[in-house]
Amino acid sequence: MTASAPILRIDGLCTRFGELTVHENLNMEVRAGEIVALVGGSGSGKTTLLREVLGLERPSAGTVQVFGEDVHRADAARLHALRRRWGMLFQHGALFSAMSAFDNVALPMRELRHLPEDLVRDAALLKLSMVGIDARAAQRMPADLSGGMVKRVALARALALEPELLFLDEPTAGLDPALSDAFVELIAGLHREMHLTVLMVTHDLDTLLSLSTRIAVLADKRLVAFGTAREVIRVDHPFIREYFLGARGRRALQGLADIDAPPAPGA
Ligand SMILES: Nc1ncnc2c1ncn2[C@@H]1O[C@H](COP(=O)(O)OP(=O)(O)OP(=O)(O)O)[C@@H](O)[C@H]1O
Repeated sequence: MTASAPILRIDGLCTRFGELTVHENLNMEVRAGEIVALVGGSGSGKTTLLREVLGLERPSAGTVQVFGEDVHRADAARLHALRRRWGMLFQHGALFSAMSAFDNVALPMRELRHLPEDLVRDAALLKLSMVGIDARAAQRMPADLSGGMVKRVALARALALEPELLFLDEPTAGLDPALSDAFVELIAGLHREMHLTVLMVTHDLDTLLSLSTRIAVLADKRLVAFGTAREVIRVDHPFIREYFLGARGRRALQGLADIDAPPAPGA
């Protein structure tokens, strides 16, 4: 793979569930170091796309390449090798409830890296400290942690194997505004420090605008816009008008000084 090759490349992707077509000839590329936010209406196929990228679901047609490897044609050993290079923060069911925070983070290291236990301990505590969880809190069970702490432990677990690529599904869902801002800051800091490439699904406008380097808008079964916030809001599409240029969108966009939103529809 050359240095300029995309980290993630989707070509001609089609997804059908019986009569329902979710994606039709969808194309997308994510380059190294980007934070790409995938947005779209409810049921537009964001989660399904993420599952196809992760190899958890097979598209009806088209290809998904991650690090130059075709996810759906890779054999078990190659898929295993790929999975060591990415981390995933799921929206729900983030932690195993019967394990302490520490053991949740240590699990992928024990399963996929087979490291000596003292190294696992140091590495897991380091990842936890990066997300602001100290050694004492690390011994707690998930039920004894706040919602924000659970998210941070889940993020530490996603980072356990030092991934080059991080997938986030609704990273700030369920967090109050202050915790959500703190979590966005945390991800931005980790992105800088670890040179991560990030693909996230989010509904949250503030998260999207403050974190992403490019925004992919999924509508009409394909990406109707893919670019910076400034580029995306200039695309004339009903979903974009409603999402970015409604009252909430305009408030969020005001936070970004360098963006001049086009006039509101009917203004
Ligand atoms: N395994 C499946 N079998 C049949 N239909 C499915 C399956 N998975 C998803 N769908 C349908 O595909 C469409 C896209 O679903 P998906 O969950 O990917 O949307 P989404 O954009 O993530 O939505 P939301 O924002 O509401 O989570 C929906 O109509 C959903 O009902």
